[in-house]
Amino acid sequence: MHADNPAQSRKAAALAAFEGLATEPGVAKPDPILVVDKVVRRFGGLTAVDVGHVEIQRGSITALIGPNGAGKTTFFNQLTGFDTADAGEWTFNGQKMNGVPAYKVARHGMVRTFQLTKALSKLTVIENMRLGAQKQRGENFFAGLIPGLWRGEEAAITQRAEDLLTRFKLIAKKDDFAGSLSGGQRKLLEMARALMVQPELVMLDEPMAGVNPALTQSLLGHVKNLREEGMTVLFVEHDMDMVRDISDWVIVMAQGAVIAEGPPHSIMSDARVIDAYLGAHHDAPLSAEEEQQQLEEAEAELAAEADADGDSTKEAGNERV
Ligand SMILES: Nc1ncnc2c1ncn2[C@@H]1O[C@H](COP(=O)(O)OP(=O)(O)OP(=O)(O)O)[C@@H](O)[C@H]1O
Repeated sequence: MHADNPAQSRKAAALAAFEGLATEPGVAKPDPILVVDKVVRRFGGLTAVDVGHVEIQRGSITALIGPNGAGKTTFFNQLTGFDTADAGEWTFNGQKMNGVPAYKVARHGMVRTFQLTKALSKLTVIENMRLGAQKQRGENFFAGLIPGLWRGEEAAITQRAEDLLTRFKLIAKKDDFAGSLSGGQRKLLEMARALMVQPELVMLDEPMAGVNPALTQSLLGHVKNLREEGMTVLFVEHDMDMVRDISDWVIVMAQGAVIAEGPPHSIMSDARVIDAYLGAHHDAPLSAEEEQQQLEEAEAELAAEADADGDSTKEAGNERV
């Protein structure tokens, strides 16, 4: 261990905390920042989330994985107050958080990234950052854009926003429309915006989705930095390379429930995990024709997305001229 290097010792401390833990769903952690009990969310007849017990270790990077439709995003939404659970309770730093609205959850230090919506794409990068602070404080979303309302805090908020944009290498883009950013830069902005409230627990929803390989390492580095600065990270991700690379612990969901937990190197070979993914993704091997057809469909989707991106950038630009 490198006691003189906080980054090394934080990673080592996170790994040490998991050493010897049973790889069973709901296993108790030595120092949990978040403790979840019996959370249920139903949509009509569908039970999207039914999590018995789960604990998130403080100071660690924990991945939440599972096949499509497993309930990962719905679970995130319950915990952060963006949606209301039908049952269950959870504590953050020992404080009850169920029933607490999203902005108050963020004020307690538990914040999630949310995707750059169409409306936010039409604001500049720095305006998005200011909203990160304003919205989290529970104020009127767009009131944050009226300079007179910020008063004394304006300078501090702007300074923090600019410091974060510098750190995330977005400062040169601060007056650009968020909609003009590349996929990777959007992810950086989402992360930077979440940090406006100086959180203790950062919850990232698919941080690598749509990211160009050129920005992959930079994004991974930023996520690792959050732990190095003493934050706890919980992230949902489909990219297994990222999960292997940066997580200290992995929690697996399937059909709304936590079905396995464990260190990244062993979880991928866990029979329960293989079953969950096989059941969801690979019922039968694809024929050569099916593979070709999937490839063509994917290419068509990419082309359509590229066209739509071009249109929305133009749209955003027109509106401001
Ligand atoms: N608002 C909603 N109304 C009805 N059903 C919903 C709603 N939100 C989610 N669901 C359903 O709940 C289940 C869990 O969805 P969720 O998006 O949480 O899964 P996920 O694990 O995040 O999937 P993915 O990895 O594809 O994003 C799915 O069957 C989904 O169709």
